[in-house]
Amino acid sequence: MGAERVGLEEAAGRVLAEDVLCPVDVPAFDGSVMDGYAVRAADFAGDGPWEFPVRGESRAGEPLDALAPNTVARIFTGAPIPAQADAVVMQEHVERDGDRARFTRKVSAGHFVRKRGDDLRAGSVAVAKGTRLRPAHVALAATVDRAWLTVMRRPRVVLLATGDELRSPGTPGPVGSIAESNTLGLAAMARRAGATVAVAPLVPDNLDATMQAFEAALADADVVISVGGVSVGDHDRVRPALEAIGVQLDFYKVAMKPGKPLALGKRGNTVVLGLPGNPVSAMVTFAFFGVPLLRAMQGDGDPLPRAWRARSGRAMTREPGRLEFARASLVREGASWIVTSLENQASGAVAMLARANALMVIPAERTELAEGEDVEVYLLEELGA
Ligand SMILES: Nc1nc2c(c(=O)[nH]1)N[C@H]1C(S)=C(S)[C@@H](COP(=O)(O)OP(=O)(O)OC[C@H]3O[C@@H](n4cnc5c(N)ncnc54)[C@H](O)[C@@H]3O)O[C@H]1N2
Ligand code: MOO
Repeated sequence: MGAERVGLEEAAGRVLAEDVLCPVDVPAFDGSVMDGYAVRAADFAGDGPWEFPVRGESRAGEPLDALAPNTVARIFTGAPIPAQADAVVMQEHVERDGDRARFTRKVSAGHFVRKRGDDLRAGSVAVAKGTRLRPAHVALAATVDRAWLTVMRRPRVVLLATGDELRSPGTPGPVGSIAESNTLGLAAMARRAGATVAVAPLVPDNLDATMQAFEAALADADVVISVGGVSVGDHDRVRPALEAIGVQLDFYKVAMKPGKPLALGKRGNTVVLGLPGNPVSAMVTFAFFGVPLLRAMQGDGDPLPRAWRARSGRAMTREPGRLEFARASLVREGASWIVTSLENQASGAVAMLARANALMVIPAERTELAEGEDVEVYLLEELGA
């Protein structure tokens, strides 16, 4: 994709295109992790209690150079440990009387001291190339004094919705028309996966218009994503249009449910993904093919969704043949995670997708599933759907 510079405030969610090196030890100096007194452990000889004069103060931003022998210094959280001191006693354990401090417990060297370089050593890699930046990575980049980072460019996605029945949501239309919903859901998913998104005008079900719409989108995108019209009906124009304009298909049709009709191809460097029109099929196939594609294009070292394990909340029987991703509810019961498929598994049932929080995986060859059986699940939140 190529790379670009962004300020740290823009960096979360982007994929790092460089190794970010740590130029100095972090933390840069030995410091106190408590409010209290900086001491020298060797001064605590024999049996206590011990009493020392308090000489000087070290606070964050205003350190004390050195501790004189057989004295202690006031110190506060985050302040550098003065030279000669090697431990901190928290103030709750010290009796203070005028300029004298009384200690009843022995202290060992290093106590309550945060050592220089404890978190990261100078020269080490703070954040590795290929990392999708979480807020913690952004904070770490700032910690190692970076104000900007080199990240991979966002892939540019153009979304096309096909179908004579479609109208924009909230606008009137004839009987039989439906509100177009797929590009709204898919655009949000693509943006969460790091892409910029443009939505093309609605495409009617005719071959010329479909070819023209793909030509225009190809001129303007790293990835063209169409929804609908990819099946085998007389009015499904996507596959013939792609072939007519020279898109080389890598595959057409996958043995998954939802989402059998799915086309993936390329023309030049532009990838074309033809998703099925049924709204649940569109979002589920996009979660498993489109989101990992967009992440991998950005150099993400970990682009694939993660499967977790749970126990099936009920027995099921089914038709074998396709790997199924059932819309399901995942809840915790005692020490177990229980996943129960929702009642309506229709490929157009968006309300079910919205109510679900997980997809439950049923292997293609299975005809039944027992209650309590161990199954794989994907979290819809992690799938970005
Ligand atoms: N004879 C066969 N028929 C079908 C097969 C098959 O293998 N043989 N596959 C079925 C499967 S599985 C699916 S999934 C669908 C997908 O077909 P298309 O991709 O051609 O989708 P459409 O027919 O255009 O639309 C299906 C459905 O979704 C509605 N839709 C479409 N686009 C949108 C949109 N942008 N927003 C909201 N809703 C949309 C559309 O109105 C239809 O109701 O094919 C099966 N048929
Ligand atoms: O993808 Mo189709 O989803 O099985 O209706």
